[in-house]
Amino acid sequence: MSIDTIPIIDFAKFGDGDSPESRDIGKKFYEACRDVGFAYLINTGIPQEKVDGMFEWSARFFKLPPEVKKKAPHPPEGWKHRGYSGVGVEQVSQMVFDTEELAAIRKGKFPDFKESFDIGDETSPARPGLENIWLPEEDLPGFRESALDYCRTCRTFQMERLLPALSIGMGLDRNFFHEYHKNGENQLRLLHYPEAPADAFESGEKGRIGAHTDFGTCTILFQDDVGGLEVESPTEPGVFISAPPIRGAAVFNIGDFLMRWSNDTLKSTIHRVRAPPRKADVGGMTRERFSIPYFVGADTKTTVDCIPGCWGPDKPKKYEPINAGEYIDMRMNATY
Ligand SMILES: O=C(O)CCC(=O)C(=O)O
Ligand SMILES: [Fe+2]
Repeated sequence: MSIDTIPIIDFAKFGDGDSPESRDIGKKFYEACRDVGFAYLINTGIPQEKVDGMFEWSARFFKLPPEVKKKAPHPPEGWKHRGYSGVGVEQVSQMVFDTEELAAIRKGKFPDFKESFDIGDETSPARPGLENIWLPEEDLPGFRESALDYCRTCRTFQMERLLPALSIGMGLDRNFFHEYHKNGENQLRLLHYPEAPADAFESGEKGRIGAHTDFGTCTILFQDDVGGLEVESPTEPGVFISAPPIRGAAVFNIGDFLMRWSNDTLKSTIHRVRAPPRKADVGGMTRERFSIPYFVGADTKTTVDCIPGCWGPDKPKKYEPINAGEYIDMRMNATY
């Protein structure tokens, strides 16, 4: 059977208890994570005004003059994922860690045509080198407080509904993931893909974000109404299916760390952002696009072994236990 759409999971009836409704939502969510690796989540409880508000802050931030944005520069080290990265700095890579090999892949390729601002969610004290890098408050008053408030809202959804639903769906204790994530290092990322001539995208001179998988546990993303996000078909490798914007829905996906932790039971699916279909009415220009991923990561101090139920006599463990922090840093360093 070919899968050509991304499932929609409705959290409206997901309750505190282990009710039949909660179990049903958990089961559907787990199946989406296993079969597709992506899902739209609706009725998450994340208020739409907060999402809209964060998009407004993002637009305000990226409209600032370059010299202001550069007051909060991303450090040169890839793993220090904080602060502002200008257009063309970053190019995502796909599981290649060798510096020479990376340089060879990048040669002749154009970097992603996007700018970004990365924020740690400050739930627990940052690891040295991962402290947030903010603009001076007077350059964008209120931005810091609003961004951290948005992070707290996403984290509440993650801890109270998202991870419990997955645990229940996998037949685990509702709080199975809790311990591993209560001090997890989550990251909010504001992304801006500037307007550009549609020809440049079509010729391949410019790309928005190249095909990649995410590194951590999972990602909760909101996108504006422009479109362009595509997900590799779970049934036809190399074929991409569109993940169009659905107002109010978060786009959810599994990351590589959770895929490994689950002995490849849950899928970390390749995705990319292309220019949306050309529209005659915008004079040959592709509209700018904004998106806001929130990356959920495990506590970097924890070392994880295969999730119970994901291995057994018929399905031996494929991976050694791994420390969450070491894993993430290895992936981050390959991105810059
Ligand atoms: O902009 C998007 O919709 C996707 C962004 C993304 O995949 C990422 O930042 O990892
Ligand atoms: Fe991604």
